[in-house]
This record gives sequence, structure tokens and C-alpha cells, in this order.
Amino acid sequence: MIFGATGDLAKRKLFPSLYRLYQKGKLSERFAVVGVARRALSNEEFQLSVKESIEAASDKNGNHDEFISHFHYHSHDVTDSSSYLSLKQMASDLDSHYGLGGNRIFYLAMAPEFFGTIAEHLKADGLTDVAGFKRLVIEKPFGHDVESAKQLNKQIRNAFSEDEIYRIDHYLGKEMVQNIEVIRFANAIFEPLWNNRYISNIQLTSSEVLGVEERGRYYETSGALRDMVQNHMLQMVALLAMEPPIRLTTEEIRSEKVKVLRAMRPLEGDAVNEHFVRGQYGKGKIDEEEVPAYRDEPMVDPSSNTETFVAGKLLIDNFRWAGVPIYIRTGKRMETKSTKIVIQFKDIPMNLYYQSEQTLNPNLLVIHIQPGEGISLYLNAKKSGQNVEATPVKLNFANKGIDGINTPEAYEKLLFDCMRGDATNFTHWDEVALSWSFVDKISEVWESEKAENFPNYESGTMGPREADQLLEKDGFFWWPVTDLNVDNC
Ligand SMILES: NC(=O)C1=CN([C@@H]2O[C@H](COP(=O)(O)OP(=O)(O)OC[C@H]3O[C@@H](n4cnc5c(N)ncnc54)[C@H](OP(=O)(O)O)[C@@H]3O)[C@@H](O)[C@H]2O)C=CC1
Ligand SMILES: O=C1O[C@H](COP(=O)(O)O)[C@@H](O)[C@H](O)[C@H]1O
Repeated sequence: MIFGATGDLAKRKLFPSLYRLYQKGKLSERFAVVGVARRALSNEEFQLSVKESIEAASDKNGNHDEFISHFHYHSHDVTDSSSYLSLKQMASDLDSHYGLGGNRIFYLAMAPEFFGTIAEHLKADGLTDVAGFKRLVIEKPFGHDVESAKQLNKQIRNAFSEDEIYRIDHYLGKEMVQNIEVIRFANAIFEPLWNNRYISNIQLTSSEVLGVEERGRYYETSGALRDMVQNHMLQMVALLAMEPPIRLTTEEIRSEKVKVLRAMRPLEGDAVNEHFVRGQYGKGKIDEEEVPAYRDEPMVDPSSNTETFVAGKLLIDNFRWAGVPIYIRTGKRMETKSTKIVIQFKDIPMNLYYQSEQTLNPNLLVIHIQPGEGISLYLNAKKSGQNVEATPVKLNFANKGIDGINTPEAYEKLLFDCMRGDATNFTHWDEVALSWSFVDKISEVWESEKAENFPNYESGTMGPREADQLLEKDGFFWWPVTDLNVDNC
């Protein structure tokens, strides 16, 4: 059951992902999708909208009729108790028709204020009384701060146990985010170096070219800190910094990630502005076109204090990472769309091959999350010719090169994991609570102090100058993400 089946997420991501799973034979014929939303639609109209969304996403010429015949629509206001009874009847009829064995997945692709109400109704009105499994997939944001997240968690835990709850973080479905563990734990050359003796700093960038678009109302209550840092950025940090799990099970991996989040040094008072920088985009040019400032976007307060950019320095106070800064930055309306992780290794103890006045080229491991997927390793090798001089070389692995096909979309993988009952790439409540506790301290300070210099970066740039200074004061700089692209060989 998809709650919010007429919405943007369902159309752009969920229906096309289900279709791809069907095409690949990962869904048998024994499935039904019930779309739930308020507007009045017939089954035929709903099926047509599913078909259009599949065509818009990729497949214009396929035969979709068999696939879309599995889709059914239930017009229903989720705040109205009476609708759940007819929904229950519909689900039960479909269960018998398709022989589903009572297995049910409830996907809440709706505004977060409805999450708790829906979960409570599902239980109270008997939709969760099933002979098979029941699972709840819940979209972001999971709360607004730690208190609201606790409240929401309490509501959904009345209806579903922790192992039945699948909290989506779509970054965990990305191919190269899933690859972080493999790169680390399947290569003898990296794991011995993966610590404060050999790594000087780590940089995570997730930059977007798009602005806030139609999401001003939501974004005004969120900002980049809640929208990107609390979830995606901290999840990537946890994967990069965790200890090797004793087994590749959901519990063991989650438990190692939780330890990283617990070891993150909390920031309070003045430390917040020493370690974190906020920004808001002003007008500027993207692809030669003028774009408006954040404050001029629809549904945005013209004197908004909301940050559209965050850069921060994280410290993990444990044996492995003590003293290694992990820098993160994310923002909208930046120069380029890019998510990359750069691991910068420490310099060699003595420089034999360069003149001392020349800059050293540290070894870098770059994990390209998107748009190009791959890994690059920057080494130094001998420059051809008579002299013994070193020159930087780049070893490149572009993911698409391996089998020539696009890697599956994150939602496709996550939906499939949920159907199989594998919650590894979903966030456990403990991770959510720890991330909120960390981020809440920063928002408290930022909400109490108006940013006098907003807007402080021009659209189409890599953020405010203060983000560069954050690294400069430690003797580092942001590696330029466009120069490191996996395709720039
Ligand atoms: N869109 C995206 O790319 C992403 C979205 N998300 C999250 O996914 C969720 C959904 O987002 P999105 O699809 O963009 O939202 P939309 O606003 O596009 O869709 C909202 C859906 O909720 C339905 N709805 C609203 N009120 C009710 C009600 N009272 N009863 C029943 N149905 C109702 C709407 O149906 P109708 O209009 O027919 O009532 C519509 O289907 C949010 O939590 C968002 O944060 C997360 C990541 C990305
Ligand atoms: O969760 C979100 O992520 C997107 C960025 O996702 P990506 O897969 O395109 O990198 C961001 O635009 C959005 O604001 C945020 O809610």
C-alpha cells in the first residue's frame, strides 16, 4: 500500500522502481499495489497515471498492461477513520485474489505530519492483523528534532516493532554508498591505513545545482542541516568511520554505525560557529541563466534565516579517528551536482622526489557517489625521462564500465530490500536519535542568532568564503570536486 500514491515521490521514484523490479523478474505475478490518496480517481485513471510515470522515467515503448493491472486505487483521507475499514476490505480481497499470504508493506510517501496518524489507524482498524509479515516504510523527514522524532517513534512503535520499521534514507540505496564498506573491508591495502596514523583528513561534499524549487514551505522549516546533514551526510560519515562489523548482518552493521555517532564530539555554544558554517544562496547565474535568490523563491520568507548551505568539521573521539577532521559540506544552487568523498592520506615523512619549494601531491582516494560512479586513487609515479622526478597519476575505476549498464536506482534497491526483509540499508531508531541530538545543538544556536550576512554566497558557486576558511585554519583546502571527476582521466 502506497499512501500518497498521487504524489511526486510515488510518480517519479516508486512506480518506475517497481516496474524495473518487475521487468527484472524480481516481483512474481503474486503482488498487488494499492494506491491511497485523497483525490477521487477510478482504478483506470490511477493505472494510467502509473503508466505515464513509467514512460516518463524511462520505458516509452514497453508493454506495461500486465504490470499496471496489479495497481488498485483507494480514495481516502488518512485523517478520516471510516475510510480504513473499506481499505481493509480491499486489502483482504486482493490478498485472496493474488494469494499474498497476508504479507503487507505499507509505504508512507506523504507529508510527515501524517505518519503517526496512519500508523495508529493501521493498527486500530485491523490492517496490521495479518497472517504474514507487515512492514512499514517511512519517508523522511523522521521528525524535526530529537523530541518530535521520539514522539513519532512512539506512535509508530505502538503499531510496528523496530524490526518491522524501514526508515528510508535514499543515500543508503546508492550503489557507491553501499560500496564504501566493500572498498574498506575487502581490500588489504586500505584497512591497515584507515586510521589517524595515515589519514590526514576526510572531505564529504554533496552539492546540488537545483535550488529549493517548489519545496519552499517544507524547506523553510528544515534548512540544509535537517534536510541533508542529519540523515544522508551523517550516514555516510558513519559508514566511513565504523569499525569492521563481525558479520555482515543488519544488527552488526547498525551497531558499528551507532558507535561512530556516539563518538562524534558534540558541539555546544561557541564551538558551533567554530566548527560549522552556514550559508544562503543569493541570485546568480547557472548555465548562463539568471536564477533568483533563496529569499525570492516561492513560499520563502523574504528575510529568511534558513540555511541552504552547511559546511562543518566533525571530530570522532575514538582510538581510530582521534585528531582526524572529517569535513562535510552540502548546499543548493552550487556550481555543480556532485557527491564525492575524498580521503586524503598524510604526507610521506621525507620528500625525495620533489624540490622542497614545490607542493607535495598527497595520495587521495576518491569515492565518486554521483553523478559519475567510481573510485579514483591518486598516487605518485616516475615522470618519463632521464630525471628521477615524481608526477601524480590517477588510477580510475568507473562503475558503468564494468557491465555497461546503469546501476539500479536507489529506490529500486531499497524497495527490493524491504520486500526481502533486509533492513541493513535503512536507519535504525538509535541512529536517528543520535543524529538528531548532534544536529539539534547546532540548530539551537543558529535559530537563536540571525545570520546577518545572508545571502552570503552567489548561486553557481561552491558556497561562502567561510567554508574555505574552515579548512584553511587547519592547513587544508577543499579538493575541487569537478577536477576529481571519475571521467576526467
Ligand atoms: N518528492 C521527492 O523527491 C521526495 C519526497 N520525500 C518525502 O516523501 C513524502 C512525500 O513527498 P511528495 O511525494 O513530494 O509529496 P506530494 O505533496 O507530491 O504528495 C503528497 C501525497 O499525499 C496525499 N495526501 C495529502 N493529504 C492527504 C490526506 N489527508 N489523505 C490522503 N492522502 C493525502 C496527496 O494526495 P492528494 O493530493 O490526492 O490528496 C499526495 O498523493 C514526504 O515525506 C517527502 O518529504 C523524500 C525524498 C524525496
Ligand atoms: O533528501 C534529499 O535529497 C535530495 C538530494 O538527493 P540526490 O539523490 O539528488 O543527491 C535533496 O535535493 C533534497 O532537498 C533532500 O530532501
